[in-house]
Amino acid sequence: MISLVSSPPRGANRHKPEATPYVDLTRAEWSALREKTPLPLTAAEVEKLRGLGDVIDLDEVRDIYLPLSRLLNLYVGATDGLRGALNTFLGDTGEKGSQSGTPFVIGVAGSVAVGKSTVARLLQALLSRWPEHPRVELVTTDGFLLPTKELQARGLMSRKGFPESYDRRALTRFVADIKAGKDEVTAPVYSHLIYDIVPGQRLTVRRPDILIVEGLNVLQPALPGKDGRTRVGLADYFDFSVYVDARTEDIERWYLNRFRKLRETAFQNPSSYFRKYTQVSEEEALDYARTTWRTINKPNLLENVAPTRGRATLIIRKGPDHKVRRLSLRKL
Ligand SMILES: Nc1ncnc2c1ncn2[C@@H]1O[C@H](COP(=O)(O)OP(=O)(O)O)[C@@H](O)[C@H]1O
Ligand SMILES: CC(C)(COP(=O)(O)O)[C@@H](O)C(=O)NCCC(=O)O
Repeated sequence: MISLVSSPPRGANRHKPEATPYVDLTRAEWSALREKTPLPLTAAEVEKLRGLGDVIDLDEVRDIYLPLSRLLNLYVGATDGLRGALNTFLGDTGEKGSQSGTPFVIGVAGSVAVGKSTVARLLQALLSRWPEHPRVELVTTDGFLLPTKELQARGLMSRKGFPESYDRRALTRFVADIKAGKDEVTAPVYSHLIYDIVPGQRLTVRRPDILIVEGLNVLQPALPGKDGRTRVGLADYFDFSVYVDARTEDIERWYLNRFRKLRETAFQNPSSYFRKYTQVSEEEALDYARTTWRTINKPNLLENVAPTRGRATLIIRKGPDHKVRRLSLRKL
Protein backbone atom coordinates (compact mmCIF):
# COMPACT_ATOMS: atom_id res chain seq x y z
CA MET A 1 0.00 0.00 0.00
CA ILE A 2 1.46 3.36 -1.03
CA SER A 3 0.69 6.38 1.08
CA LEU A 4 -0.28 9.54 -0.73
CA VAL A 5 1.51 11.61 1.89
CA SER A 6 5.31 11.75 1.84
CA SER A 7 6.86 10.66 5.12
CA PRO A 8 8.14 13.58 7.20
CA PRO A 9 11.89 14.11 7.46
CA ARG A 10 13.57 12.72 10.57
CA GLY A 11 12.84 14.89 13.59
CA ALA A 12 9.97 16.74 11.92
CA ASN A 13 6.59 17.11 13.55
CA ARG A 14 4.84 13.88 12.59
CA HIS A 15 1.48 15.64 12.47
CA LYS A 16 2.72 17.99 9.76
CA PRO A 17 3.78 15.99 6.71
CA GLU A 18 6.10 17.81 4.32
CA ALA A 19 4.03 19.74 1.79
CA THR A 20 4.79 18.41 -1.68
CA PRO A 21 2.58 17.97 -4.72
CA TYR A 22 4.22 14.58 -5.37
CA VAL A 23 3.99 11.09 -4.02
CA ASP A 24 7.44 9.48 -4.01
CA LEU A 25 7.80 5.84 -4.93
CA THR A 26 10.84 3.60 -4.77
CA ARG A 27 11.59 1.35 -7.72
CA ALA A 28 10.28 -1.64 -5.73
CA GLU A 29 6.98 0.09 -4.89
CA TRP A 30 6.44 1.14 -8.49
CA SER A 31 7.39 -2.18 -10.07
CA ALA A 32 5.02 -4.03 -7.70
CA LEU A 33 2.22 -2.22 -9.56
CA ARG A 34 3.06 -4.31 -12.60
CA GLU A 35 1.10 -7.19 -11.01
CA LYS A 36 -2.02 -5.04 -11.35
CA THR A 37 -1.31 -4.17 -14.98
CA PRO A 38 -3.46 -6.02 -17.50
CA LEU A 39 -1.89 -6.73 -20.90
CA PRO A 40 1.46 -8.19 -19.85
CA LEU A 41 3.98 -8.34 -22.69
CA THR A 42 3.83 -11.35 -24.98
CA ALA A 43 7.01 -12.93 -26.37
CA ALA A 44 6.20 -11.49 -29.81
CA GLU A 45 5.88 -8.00 -28.36
CA VAL A 46 9.17 -8.34 -26.51
CA GLU A 47 10.78 -9.14 -29.86
CA LYS A 48 9.11 -6.13 -31.46
CA LEU A 49 10.43 -3.87 -28.71
CA ARG A 50 13.92 -5.23 -29.30
CA GLY A 51 13.44 -4.20 -32.94
CA LEU A 52 13.21 -0.56 -31.84
CA GLY A 53 16.99 -0.43 -32.00
CA ASP A 54 17.37 0.97 -28.47
CA VAL A 55 19.47 -0.59 -25.74
CA ILE A 56 16.54 -1.62 -23.61
CA ASP A 57 16.76 -3.93 -20.68
CA LEU A 58 13.53 -5.92 -20.80
CA ASP A 59 13.21 -6.15 -17.01
CA GLU A 60 13.25 -2.36 -17.08
CA VAL A 61 10.38 -2.39 -19.59
CA ARG A 62 8.34 -4.74 -17.42
CA ASP A 63 9.13 -3.09 -14.07
CA ILE A 64 8.92 0.56 -15.03
CA TYR A 65 7.38 1.26 -18.41
CA LEU A 66 4.59 -1.34 -18.36
CA PRO A 67 3.04 0.10 -15.16
CA LEU A 68 3.50 3.57 -16.67
CA SER A 69 1.56 2.55 -19.78
CA ARG A 70 -1.27 1.36 -17.47
CA LEU A 71 -1.25 4.62 -15.54
CA LEU A 72 -1.46 6.54 -18.83
CA ASN A 73 -4.26 4.28 -20.05
CA LEU A 74 -6.22 5.17 -16.88
CA TYR A 75 -5.48 8.87 -17.43
CA VAL A 76 -6.75 8.72 -21.03
CA GLY A 77 -10.05 7.20 -19.85
CA ALA A 78 -10.42 9.68 -16.98
CA THR A 79 -9.62 12.66 -19.22
CA ASP A 80 -12.27 11.51 -21.71
CA GLY A 81 -14.77 11.33 -18.83
CA LEU A 82 -13.87 14.87 -17.79
CA ARG A 83 -14.37 16.13 -21.35
CA GLY A 84 -17.77 14.43 -21.42
CA ALA A 85 -18.70 16.23 -18.20
CA LEU A 86 -17.59 19.53 -19.72
CA ASN A 87 -19.68 18.89 -22.82
CA THR A 88 -22.71 18.14 -20.67
CA PHE A 89 -22.15 21.39 -18.78
CA LEU A 90 -21.87 23.31 -22.05
CA GLY A 91 -25.16 21.85 -23.28
CA ASP A 92 -23.60 19.09 -25.41
CA THR A 93 -23.84 21.12 -28.61
CA GLY A 94 -20.35 20.09 -29.64
CA GLU A 95 -19.67 23.69 -30.64
CA LYS A 96 -18.25 25.42 -27.60
CA GLY A 97 -16.37 22.64 -25.83
CA SER A 98 -13.97 19.94 -26.88
CA GLN A 99 -15.43 17.20 -29.05
CA SER A 100 -14.89 13.54 -28.23
CA GLY A 101 -11.84 12.05 -29.85
CA THR A 102 -9.57 14.88 -28.71
CA PRO A 103 -6.03 13.47 -28.72
CA PHE A 104 -4.40 12.89 -25.34
CA VAL A 105 -1.09 14.76 -25.33
CA ILE A 106 1.98 13.60 -23.37
CA GLY A 107 5.14 15.72 -23.02
CA VAL A 108 8.53 14.06 -22.40
CA ALA A 109 11.22 16.44 -21.13
CA GLY A 110 14.81 16.20 -19.88
CA SER A 111 18.44 16.93 -20.78
CA VAL A 112 20.20 16.07 -24.01
CA ALA A 113 21.32 12.38 -23.68
CA VAL A 114 19.25 11.58 -20.58
CA GLY A 115 17.24 9.05 -22.60
CA LYS A 116 14.13 11.03 -23.60
CA SER A 117 13.95 9.51 -27.09
CA THR A 118 14.29 6.01 -25.70
CA VAL A 119 11.52 6.60 -23.14
CA ALA A 120 9.28 8.25 -25.76
CA ARG A 121 9.74 5.41 -28.29
CA LEU A 122 9.04 2.83 -25.59
CA LEU A 123 5.88 4.63 -24.50
CA GLN A 124 4.72 4.83 -28.10
CA ALA A 125 5.17 1.07 -28.56
CA LEU A 126 3.55 0.18 -25.22
CA LEU A 127 0.62 2.60 -25.43
CA SER A 128 -0.35 1.48 -28.93
CA ARG A 129 -1.04 -2.04 -27.56
CA TRP A 130 -4.11 -0.79 -25.69
CA PRO A 131 -7.33 -1.27 -27.72
CA GLU A 132 -8.65 2.10 -26.44
CA HIS A 133 -5.82 4.07 -28.09
CA PRO A 134 -3.99 2.19 -30.83
CA ARG A 135 -2.89 5.27 -32.82
CA VAL A 136 0.05 6.82 -30.99
CA GLU A 137 2.16 9.44 -32.78
CA LEU A 138 5.57 10.63 -31.63
CA VAL A 139 6.96 14.03 -32.50
CA THR A 140 10.32 15.46 -31.43
CA THR A 141 10.69 19.19 -31.00
CA ASP A 142 13.94 19.36 -33.00
CA GLY A 143 11.79 19.83 -36.14
CA PHE A 144 11.03 23.29 -34.76
CA LEU A 145 14.67 24.31 -34.36
CA LEU A 146 15.43 27.33 -36.54
CA PRO A 147 17.28 26.31 -39.72
CA THR A 148 21.09 26.69 -39.56
CA LYS A 149 20.98 29.75 -41.83
CA GLU A 150 18.63 31.48 -39.42
CA LEU A 151 20.59 30.38 -36.33
CA GLN A 152 23.74 31.80 -37.91
CA ALA A 153 22.02 35.07 -38.79
CA ARG A 154 20.86 35.42 -35.17
CA GLY A 155 24.25 34.37 -33.71
CA LEU A 156 22.66 31.30 -32.10
CA MET A 157 24.78 28.43 -33.49
CA SER A 158 26.30 27.81 -30.05
CA ARG A 159 22.85 28.04 -28.42
CA LYS A 160 21.29 25.11 -30.23
CA GLY A 161 18.74 23.50 -27.93
CA PHE A 162 18.25 26.69 -25.86
CA PRO A 163 14.64 27.98 -25.89
CA GLU A 164 15.52 30.84 -28.26
CA SER A 165 16.83 28.41 -30.91
CA TYR A 166 13.28 27.15 -31.62
CA ASP A 167 10.29 28.59 -33.41
CA ARG A 168 8.22 28.13 -30.28
CA ARG A 169 5.12 29.75 -31.67
CA ALA A 170 5.01 27.27 -34.58
CA LEU A 171 5.57 24.35 -32.19
CA THR A 172 2.73 25.44 -29.91
CA ARG A 173 0.42 26.00 -32.89
CA PHE A 174 1.30 22.55 -34.25
CA VAL A 175 0.23 20.83 -31.01
CA ALA A 176 -2.80 23.12 -30.60
CA ASP A 177 -3.99 22.17 -34.11
CA ILE A 178 -3.65 18.45 -33.39
CA LYS A 179 -5.52 18.85 -30.13
CA ALA A 180 -8.24 20.85 -31.88
CA GLY A 181 -8.89 17.76 -34.04
CA LYS A 182 -7.59 19.02 -37.41
CA ASP A 183 -7.50 16.16 -39.91
CA GLU A 184 -3.91 16.73 -41.03
CA VAL A 185 -1.21 18.75 -39.30
CA THR A 186 2.36 18.99 -40.60
CA ALA A 187 5.73 19.88 -39.06
CA PRO A 188 9.25 20.51 -40.40
CA VAL A 189 11.79 17.70 -40.06
CA TYR A 190 15.25 17.93 -38.44
CA SER A 191 18.12 15.68 -39.51
CA HIS A 192 20.94 14.78 -37.14
CA LEU A 193 22.86 13.72 -40.25
CA ILE A 194 23.01 17.19 -41.78
CA TYR A 195 22.60 18.94 -38.39
CA ASP A 196 19.88 21.09 -39.94
CA ILE A 197 16.20 21.24 -40.93
CA VAL A 198 15.61 19.20 -44.11
CA PRO A 199 14.47 21.59 -46.84
CA GLY A 200 11.05 20.75 -48.26
CA GLN A 201 10.39 17.77 -45.98
CA ARG A 202 7.33 17.68 -43.68
CA LEU A 203 6.01 15.21 -41.16
CA THR A 204 2.23 14.67 -41.21
CA VAL A 205 0.13 13.81 -38.18
CA ARG A 206 -3.44 12.59 -38.75
CA ARG A 207 -5.79 12.58 -35.77
CA PRO A 208 -3.91 10.30 -33.36
CA ASP A 209 -5.49 8.92 -30.18
CA ILE A 210 -2.33 9.92 -28.30
CA LEU A 211 0.39 12.39 -29.26
CA ILE A 212 3.80 12.20 -27.53
CA VAL A 213 5.84 15.42 -27.77
CA GLU A 214 9.47 14.86 -26.82
CA GLY A 215 12.09 17.57 -26.38
CA LEU A 216 14.41 19.48 -24.11
CA ASN A 217 12.17 22.44 -23.49
CA VAL A 218 8.64 21.09 -23.68
CA LEU A 219 7.85 22.12 -20.09
CA GLN A 220 9.11 25.70 -20.49
CA PRO A 221 6.44 28.26 -19.65
CA ALA A 222 5.47 30.57 -22.51
CA LEU A 223 7.23 33.94 -22.66
CA PRO A 224 4.89 36.84 -21.85
CA GLY A 225 3.59 38.73 -24.89
CA LYS A 226 4.77 42.27 -25.77
CA ASP A 227 1.87 43.65 -23.75
CA GLY A 228 3.15 41.72 -20.72
CA ARG A 229 0.22 39.31 -20.78
CA THR A 230 0.72 35.60 -20.18
CA ARG A 231 0.44 33.54 -23.37
CA VAL A 232 -0.79 30.00 -23.79
CA GLY A 233 2.30 27.77 -23.91
CA LEU A 234 3.04 24.30 -25.25
CA ALA A 235 2.69 22.65 -21.82
CA ASP A 236 -0.85 24.04 -21.50
CA TYR A 237 -1.84 21.42 -24.10
CA PHE A 238 -0.37 18.50 -22.17
CA ASP A 239 -2.64 16.03 -20.41
CA PHE A 240 0.38 14.35 -18.80
CA SER A 241 4.10 15.01 -18.75
CA VAL A 242 7.21 13.04 -17.86
CA TYR A 243 10.56 14.55 -16.82
CA VAL A 244 13.48 12.13 -17.23
CA ASP A 245 16.03 12.97 -14.54
CA ALA A 246 19.54 11.78 -13.63
CA ARG A 247 22.76 13.16 -12.12
CA THR A 248 24.47 15.65 -14.43
CA GLU A 249 27.75 13.64 -14.29
CA ASP A 250 25.92 10.49 -15.44
CA ILE A 251 24.21 12.33 -18.29
CA GLU A 252 27.57 13.72 -19.46
CA ARG A 253 29.00 10.19 -19.53
CA TRP A 254 25.98 8.96 -21.57
CA TYR A 255 26.44 11.91 -23.93
CA LEU A 256 30.11 11.05 -24.50
CA ASN A 257 29.34 7.33 -24.88
CA ARG A 258 26.70 8.09 -27.47
CA PHE A 259 29.12 10.36 -29.32
CA ARG A 260 31.72 7.56 -29.28
CA LYS A 261 29.15 5.10 -30.69
CA LEU A 262 27.92 7.54 -33.34
CA ARG A 263 31.53 8.18 -34.41
CA GLU A 264 31.78 4.49 -35.26
CA THR A 265 28.41 4.39 -37.04
CA ALA A 266 26.31 7.34 -38.30
CA PHE A 267 29.22 9.84 -38.48
CA GLN A 268 30.93 7.56 -41.04
CA ASN A 269 28.27 8.51 -43.59
CA PRO A 270 29.91 10.85 -46.12
CA SER A 271 26.94 13.26 -45.81
CA SER A 272 27.30 13.50 -42.03
CA TYR A 273 27.96 16.96 -40.59
CA PHE A 274 30.16 15.19 -38.02
CA ARG A 275 32.21 13.17 -40.51
CA LYS A 276 35.26 15.29 -39.65
CA TYR A 277 35.35 13.62 -36.22
CA THR A 278 35.93 10.23 -37.81
CA GLN A 279 39.07 11.60 -39.48
CA VAL A 280 40.79 12.58 -36.21
CA SER A 281 41.79 10.51 -33.18
CA GLU A 282 39.09 9.39 -30.74
CA GLU A 283 40.61 11.63 -28.06
CA GLU A 284 40.43 14.71 -30.32
CA ALA A 285 36.85 13.88 -31.26
CA LEU A 286 35.92 13.43 -27.59
CA ASP A 287 37.53 16.75 -26.75
CA TYR A 288 35.07 18.38 -29.14
CA ALA A 289 32.16 16.47 -27.54
CA ARG A 290 33.33 17.47 -24.03
CA THR A 291 33.47 21.12 -25.09
CA THR A 292 29.97 20.91 -26.60
CA TRP A 293 28.70 19.40 -23.36
CA ARG A 294 30.44 22.00 -21.17
CA THR A 295 29.51 25.05 -23.25
CA ILE A 296 26.06 24.16 -24.65
CA ASN A 297 24.25 21.15 -23.28
CA LYS A 298 25.19 21.40 -19.60
CA PRO A 299 24.42 25.14 -19.26
CA ASN A 300 21.13 24.55 -21.08
CA LEU A 301 20.30 21.72 -18.68
CA LEU A 302 21.07 23.83 -15.62
CA GLU A 303 19.56 27.11 -16.79
CA ASN A 304 16.52 26.02 -18.77
CA VAL A 305 15.68 22.33 -18.59
CA ALA A 306 16.14 21.29 -14.92
CA PRO A 307 14.10 24.26 -13.59
CA THR A 308 11.04 22.84 -15.41
CA ARG A 309 11.21 19.49 -13.58
CA GLY A 310 8.67 20.57 -10.95
CA ARG A 311 6.06 21.13 -13.64
CA ALA A 312 5.98 17.47 -14.72
CA THR A 313 3.21 15.06 -13.77
CA LEU A 314 5.80 12.30 -13.30
CA ILE A 315 9.53 12.56 -12.59
CA ILE A 316 11.55 9.45 -13.42
CA ARG A 317 14.92 9.41 -11.66
CA LYS A 318 17.58 7.16 -13.25
CA GLY A 319 20.73 5.76 -11.66
CA PRO A 320 24.19 5.63 -13.30
CA ASP A 321 23.21 2.44 -15.22
CA HIS A 322 20.03 4.01 -16.73
CA LYS A 323 17.91 1.92 -14.37
CA VAL A 324 15.10 3.87 -12.77
CA ARG A 325 15.70 4.27 -9.02
CA ARG A 326 12.65 6.25 -7.95
CA LEU A 327 9.63 8.05 -9.28
CA SER A 328 7.63 11.06 -8.13
CA LEU A 329 4.02 11.23 -9.26
CA ARG A 330 1.97 14.39 -8.95
CA LYS A 331 -1.01 13.96 -6.66
CA LEU A 332 -4.36 15.06 -8.03
N1 LIG B 1 17.16 2.52 -20.71
C1 LIG B 1 18.38 2.62 -21.28
N2 LIG B 1 19.30 1.65 -21.10
C2 LIG B 1 20.54 1.76 -21.65
N3 LIG B 1 20.96 2.81 -22.41
C3 LIG B 1 20.07 3.81 -22.61
C4 LIG B 1 18.74 3.79 -22.06
N4 LIG B 1 18.11 4.94 -22.43
C5 LIG B 1 18.99 5.64 -23.17
N5 LIG B 1 20.17 4.97 -23.29
C6 LIG B 1 21.37 5.44 -24.01
O1 LIG B 1 21.70 6.77 -23.54
C7 LIG B 1 21.99 7.62 -24.64
C8 LIG B 1 21.02 8.80 -24.68
O2 LIG B 1 19.72 8.32 -24.92
P1 LIG B 1 18.72 9.07 -25.94
O3 LIG B 1 17.38 8.37 -25.83
O4 LIG B 1 19.36 9.16 -27.28
O5 LIG B 1 18.70 10.49 -25.22
P2 LIG B 1 17.99 11.88 -25.58
O6 LIG B 1 16.87 11.61 -26.52
O7 LIG B 1 17.50 12.36 -24.24
O8 LIG B 1 19.08 12.76 -26.14
C9 LIG B 1 21.93 6.76 -25.89
O9 LIG B 1 23.23 6.32 -26.20
C10 LIG B 1 21.03 5.60 -25.48
O10 LIG B 1 21.34 4.42 -26.20
C1 LIG C 1 18.83 18.66 -31.55
C2 LIG C 1 18.99 18.97 -30.08
C3 LIG C 1 18.98 20.48 -29.85
C4 LIG C 1 17.85 18.31 -29.27
O1 LIG C 1 16.60 18.83 -29.67
P1 LIG C 1 15.13 18.38 -29.14
O2 LIG C 1 14.69 17.16 -29.91
O3 LIG C 1 15.19 18.08 -27.66
O4 LIG C 1 14.25 19.55 -29.44
C5 LIG C 1 20.32 18.38 -29.53
O5 LIG C 1 20.35 17.02 -29.72
C6 LIG C 1 21.56 19.02 -30.21
O6 LIG C 1 21.93 18.68 -31.29
N1 LIG C 1 22.20 19.95 -29.48
C7 LIG C 1 23.28 20.74 -30.00
C8 LIG C 1 24.57 20.48 -29.30
C9 LIG C 1 25.11 19.08 -29.63
O7 LIG C 1 25.55 18.85 -30.77
O8 LIG C 1 25.04 18.22 -28.74
